[in-house]
Amino acid sequence: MSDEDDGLAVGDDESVRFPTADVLTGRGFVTGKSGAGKSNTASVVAEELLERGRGLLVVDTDAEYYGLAERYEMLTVGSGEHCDLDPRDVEPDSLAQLAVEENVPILFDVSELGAETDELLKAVLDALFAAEKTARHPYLVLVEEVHEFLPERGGSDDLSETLIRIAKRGRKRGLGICGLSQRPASVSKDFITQCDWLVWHRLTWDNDTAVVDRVAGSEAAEDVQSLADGEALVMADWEPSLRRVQFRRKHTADAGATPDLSEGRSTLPAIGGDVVARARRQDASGGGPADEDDAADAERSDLPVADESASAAGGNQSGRRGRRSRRSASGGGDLAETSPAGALAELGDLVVHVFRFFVTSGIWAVDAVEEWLVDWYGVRRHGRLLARALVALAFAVLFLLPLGLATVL
Ligand SMILES: Nc1ncnc2c1ncn2[C@@H]1O[C@H](COP(=O)(O)OP(=O)(O)OP(=O)(O)O)[C@@H](O)[C@H]1O
Repeated sequence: MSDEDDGLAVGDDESVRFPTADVLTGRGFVTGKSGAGKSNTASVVAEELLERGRGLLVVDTDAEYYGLAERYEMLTVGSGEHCDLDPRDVEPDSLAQLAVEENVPILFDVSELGAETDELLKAVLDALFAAEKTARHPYLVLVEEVHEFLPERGGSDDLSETLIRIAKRGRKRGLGICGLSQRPASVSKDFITQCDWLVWHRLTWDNDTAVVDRVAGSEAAEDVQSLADGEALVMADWEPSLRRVQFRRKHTADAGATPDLSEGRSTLPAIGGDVVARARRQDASGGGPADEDDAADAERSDLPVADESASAAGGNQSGRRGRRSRRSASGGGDLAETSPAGALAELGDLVVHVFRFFVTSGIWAVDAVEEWLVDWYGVRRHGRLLARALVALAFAVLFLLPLGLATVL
């Protein structure tokens, strides 16, 4: 165990130290765009605390903190077989007692809890907050993807109220909190404004840099856009001014690392009958050994073989050419050739693709319009609602106008 009076050695440079007590019982916010280094920074803070025998509960939304549990004694709670406990079998009060009385660090993996996440998490955090009323044991709650639980828009719910309560009243009880998010613009300002240590990793989206501007000033909002991986602007009660810091790499395993190019294959397979058949069979019957024979593939599937000679030519590329020639020979598309079941399935696929396209472009359009409203017209209140209404109107005009014209003509 290290001497905690030196503070938490979080930087590349030994001189960068965060005071242990302020982190353990204070309110922190770590933000930055995807890949900027937030989870690494949070892991470094966790490592430093654990190294000093300090307890914390990590709310892991993506199962990326298991490296901590490999290196340090941590109770893992989650639904996977690799976890010590399933949260559905746990008495929240007992877990809270273990945390505050026995100083047990907890990794709470919510990545596979689905719809039950909020309820289970709230029960544990409420129990922890209640237990700290008498225990007053220094302990930190670290929450990944905090915008999911504490959104800026979408109103408050029971879990967000619990988190705000910890942020507002936890310190007196020894209970600290640190939230992480890719999008500061999406996190409740009620939370951000409570924070006494903030770590701004690289941010580029205007809505997010606008938050930096408001909280840390225009120079910081400019600088934050060009930070390197793991580099951040630190704003904290213990720092006289904003400080540019390069965080150190964590010592524990990196489950959140971007896969590098040495992982996975790097040759492109020939797209022939074999590949097509495997994809089709997985779709239709959930798998099975692939067969190179195109004609046999077609027999097992809904697609009739129109040109045996094309398949008989064999080989991957010939299989591909054969299928293309069948399509053009019929003078129509696959729908004309397939059985009613096959045609229905393809139509279903098409509908799903079109639906996905409109949902994706709708979300993108709402984001863009909202940003435009904020940047150009300063609309902050109800900006998202207005953006949604405008996009809905645009889609309605896009669809109804041609439909109306077609009806009239
Ligand atoms: N302090 C650092 N020094 C050098 N490289 C770093 C540092 N922190 C992170 N990186 C690099 O950036 C990658 C992504 O880091 P990290 O997983 O912490 O990002 P993130 O902001 O949490 O991303 P996401 O939001 O997608 O989870 C790391 O795998 C590593 O390659």
